[in-house]
Amino acid sequence: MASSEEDGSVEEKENNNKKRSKSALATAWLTFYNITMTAGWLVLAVAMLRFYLQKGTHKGLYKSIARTLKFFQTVALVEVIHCAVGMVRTSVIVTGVQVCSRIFMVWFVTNSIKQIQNEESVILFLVVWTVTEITRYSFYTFNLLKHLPYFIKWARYNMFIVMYPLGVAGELMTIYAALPYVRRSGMFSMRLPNKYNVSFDYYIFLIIVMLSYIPLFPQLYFHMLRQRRKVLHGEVIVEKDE
Ligand SMILES: CCCCCCCCCCCCC/C=C/C(=O)SCCNC(=O)CCNC(=O)[C@H](O)C(C)(C)COP(=O)(O)OP(=O)(O)OC[C@H]1O[C@@H](n2cnc3c(N)ncnc32)[C@H](O)[C@@H]1OP(=O)(O)O
Repeated sequence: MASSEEDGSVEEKENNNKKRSKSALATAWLTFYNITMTAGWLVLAVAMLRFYLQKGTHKGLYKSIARTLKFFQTVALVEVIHCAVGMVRTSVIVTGVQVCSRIFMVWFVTNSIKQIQNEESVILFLVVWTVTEITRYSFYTFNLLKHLPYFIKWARYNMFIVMYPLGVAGELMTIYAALPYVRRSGMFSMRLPNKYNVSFDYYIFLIIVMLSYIPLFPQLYFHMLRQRRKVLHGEVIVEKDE
């Protein structure tokens, strides 16, 4: 009897040790990841500011930061994995929609359609994304290090109220500006007849993407409002399974 109790407690201890080292590893990885991403978006902020101060115009700004932007925004796909493996307590769907819509904006809209890269709307979403991400990643970093200054917590859960609609406005205006070029060039489209017997119209697809903001954006926004109530006002929120 005594020995089986001992066995049980040894097993329990081993399990606890495993869990602890797993969570220590996860914390170390997340700390490294968040510091890297904060630095990446800070580099982007400085590059944008320097470009504007030196040239006095936003024309050419996108091109000058495109590589860094593509790199750091694409790396953010890792965040979907973080959720999927349970490393962070966030919905895979919410994170997936957020990250994929950004990657789509960068690679399949702004980067692919050179004629729109100097639009003011591109600068609008770039500035909004940059401010948001510096705040978000530094929030996660300081939170993991258990030294979170209140103003970062406040900024994380208040700035999005204005930043989210502004970012979405910038993205939608950019896609809208791209429509004539996409229609004229027929880019990324497949017309029948072809050997795959498949047709795809990128122009129509972009319109569908724009329309999909109507049901999807409010869900992301309300998710953030719920997080805000939970973190800043300590409300207990019962989330539905997502
Ligand atoms: C094929 C094309 C498809 C296109 C489809 C188009 C439709 C698109 C519709 C909508 C498009 C939106 C476009 C977006 C535009 C912009 O971004 S505009 C700029 C403003 N943006 C924002 O303010 C972004 C706000 N969004 C977010 O912060 C996130 O992306 C989120 C996923 C929506 C919400 O974050 P979430 O993680 O759920 O909330 P938190 O409170 O921050 O975290 C919850 C817990 O998880 C922990 N955590 C999460 N990530 C990390 C991490 N990297 N490191 C450490 N910890 C992390 C966090 O600490 C919390 O933990 P607990 O404290 O234990 O709860």
